Amino acid sequence: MEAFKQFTDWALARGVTLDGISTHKFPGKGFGFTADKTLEIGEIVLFAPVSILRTAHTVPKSISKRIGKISVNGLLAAELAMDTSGFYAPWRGALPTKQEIEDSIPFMWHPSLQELLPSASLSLLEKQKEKLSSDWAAVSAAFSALSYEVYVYHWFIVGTRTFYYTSQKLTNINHDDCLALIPLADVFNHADVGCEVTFSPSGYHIRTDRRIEKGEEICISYGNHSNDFLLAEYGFILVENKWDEIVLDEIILPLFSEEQLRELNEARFCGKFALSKDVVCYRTQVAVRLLCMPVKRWRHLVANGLGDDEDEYQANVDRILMDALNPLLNVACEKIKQVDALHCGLKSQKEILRTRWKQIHLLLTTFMSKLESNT
Ligand SMILES: C[S@@+](CC[C@H](N)C(=O)[O-])C[C@H]1O[C@@H](n2cnc3c(N)ncnc32)[C@H](O)[C@@H]1O
Repeated sequence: MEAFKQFTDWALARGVTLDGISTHKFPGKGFGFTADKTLEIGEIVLFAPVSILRTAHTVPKSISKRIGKISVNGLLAAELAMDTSGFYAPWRGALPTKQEIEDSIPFMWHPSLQELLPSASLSLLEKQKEKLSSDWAAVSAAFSALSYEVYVYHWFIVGTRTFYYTSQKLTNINHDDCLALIPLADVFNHADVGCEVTFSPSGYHIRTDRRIEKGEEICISYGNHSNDFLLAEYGFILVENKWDEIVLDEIILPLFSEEQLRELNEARFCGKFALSKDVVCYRTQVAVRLLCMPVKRWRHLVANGLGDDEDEYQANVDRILMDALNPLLNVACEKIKQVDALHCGLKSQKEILRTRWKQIHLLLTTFMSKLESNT
């Protein structure tokens, strides 16, 4: 707690302002903010001046020039990992520990646990591996004394704490590289709906999006992310998540012939199929119709769009979905059994996996009972 007080004082002395909120430790979440008084909608609770940001431009040239081509996440991690300046010491002292990162981030989990991740988290994990290994190749070639473990820890510290940032200096930069670290603002935890975060030439303002009672946790939203995404990228899942969905590609794509897959590809309807709360996405509704209607009519449908009303094919589509989703229910039950049978990994890691598969099972049964009641 002392480290957090020092960190907060350090940030306030550098122009960050807090109004009506203070840091607090939450079980299972690390630090976050709570409201010290009742806050009305639209109140600015935190301001962070541009001068406190860490971006690709604030990394000393002695580091960035030596490393060369690297992701911004990778560059910020390299600077943080090698920073001994003392300037950022109070911030570093309040960051989650290496152990906390290793326990929560699936990248660090035992491979037997990783194998039991839902497919959407697994594919994000594969992308992380590629990105990290390319960043590490660039950093280790330039700074051979830096250890891999230290770098990986800082890579995930950066990955779990950056904000979207763009400036006039940043041209030709891809969306994933528009990143800034904002000490103290990075203490906000995530909720599916949270405070509004805006950037202006003076800095970042964080404003309440609703009335918040004294003592309530006050969150921002890291984006409209599903629980599979939050798990892979941030190491947690939400109990209530209005953006939650499961990816259906692995069960929908095998339903099509080679020729139909080509047709889907040409129409840009091949993949990114999802089930959220109790509906399948528009892409799924359209794609599955290719299995029920003549190709010419399907092309017409793609060009003109599917109306809001159910069409003559809906019952067929529902039946196909029902048959395709059924085996996933067994997969979810099987995964829970496999998690329970594991003799490795932490209790908290197994609990998060078990809960996620239960959520997936519930999403499926809710949707399937809706389909059944339609027939
Ligand atoms: C930007 S940091 C937020 C501050 C962090 N809690 C700390 O102690 O420094 C993001 C990390 O906080 C944790 N976190 C954020 N929102 C959470 C939530 N709703 N539930 C559980 N953990 C959460 C996760 O470990 C995530 O990777």
